[in-house]
Amino acid sequence: MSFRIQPPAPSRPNRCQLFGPGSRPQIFEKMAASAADVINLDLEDSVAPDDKPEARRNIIQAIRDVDWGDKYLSARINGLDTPYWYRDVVDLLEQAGDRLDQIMIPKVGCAADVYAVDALVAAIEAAKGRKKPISLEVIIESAAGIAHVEEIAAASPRLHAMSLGAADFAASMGMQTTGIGGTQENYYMLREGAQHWSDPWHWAQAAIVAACRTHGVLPVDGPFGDFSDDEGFRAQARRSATLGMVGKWAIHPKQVALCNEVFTPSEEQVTEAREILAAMEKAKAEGAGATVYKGRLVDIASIKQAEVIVRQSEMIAG
Ligand SMILES: CC(=O)SCCNC(=O)CCNC(=O)[C@H](O)C(C)(C)COP(=O)(O)OP(=O)(O)OC[C@H]1O[C@@H](n2cnc3c(N)ncnc32)[C@H](O)[C@@H]1OP(=O)(O)O
Ligand SMILES: O=CC(=O)O
Ligand SMILES: [Mg+2]
Repeated sequence: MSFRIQPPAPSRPNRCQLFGPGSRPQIFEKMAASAADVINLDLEDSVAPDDKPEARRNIIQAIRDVDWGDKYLSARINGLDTPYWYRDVVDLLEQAGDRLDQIMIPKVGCAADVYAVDALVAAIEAAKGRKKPISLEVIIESAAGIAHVEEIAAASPRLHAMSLGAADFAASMGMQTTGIGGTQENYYMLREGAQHWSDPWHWAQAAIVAACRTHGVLPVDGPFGDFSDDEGFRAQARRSATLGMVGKWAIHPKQVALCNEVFTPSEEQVTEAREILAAMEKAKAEGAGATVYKGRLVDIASIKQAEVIVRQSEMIAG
């Protein structure tokens, strides 16, 4: 272990982030009644330019009026390359009240993007005497974002979470696809005439997880566009969970249960983790640092692996 201890990420469930356009207030109550851990009210790419001011007003009113229960409540502002973002931040923080937990910043390309929003948020909080500090989530969805992912993860103590935005990421990288996440038809290896599909999102996800874990930030997988493909969603989400991501976006309500299913450790996983911990306790009592569990090596590193699963399960159970 380095002399610098890895900081823990915020300890709250973040299995599913359900998105909804701010220009569609009819669905806000449905979002609040969903089983998502996090709600993302969107001012950015699901809202047409002419509808931005009205969407902002809708979101502010809904933050105040809707009963959001214990959901973590986030609003996605517009990008820093637009004329909308400062008004998004100012109006949300001045008018929405203390129920808003988080601001999500899209298309972050460098640490200074986070600094700019952080500075504006801090000034408004101080001026308004806001009691609860706003947290930030960023979306890595550009070539610059992934190139600077580590400095972005370190950019602010407000930073709680970082998502991969597959759609904008693909566009920024010049990827030859219109698919949002999941298997891409032309990304395959060929062996003896048989195609074997690889995962074009893997390296970006791994870079995000490493940056997040270094700086105590929650790594999250973004959208999976084909909401009629449950198995495709599960496969993508399982890969993300295996890599260390804590959750995924839902861009349709039917994806919420899938997120919760995949990012909640199963009973078998938790039982196995607890059995490994018990086996290691026994080994320790006998003066051993390693032992055998179900025919395979477990040692002191296995304790930490098992603890990840037990901690996740206990945190979700509350
Ligand atoms: C690349 C990115 O940036 S992704 C993030 C930004 N994108 C978004 O926020 C998009 C979020 N999703 C949506 O806007 C919508 O789900 C759409 C456009 C994809 C589909 O909308 P619809 O055609 O209305 O879907 P559908 O008819 O299947 O809806 C079924 C039910 O779920 C409701 N519903 C639809 N979307 C949502 C949602 N995001 N949250 C809660 N409820 C919803 C509908 O109102 C409908 O309710 P009803 O049965 O009571 O009538
Ligand atoms: O904002 C999300 C994306 O995929 O782009
Ligand atoms: Mg995007």
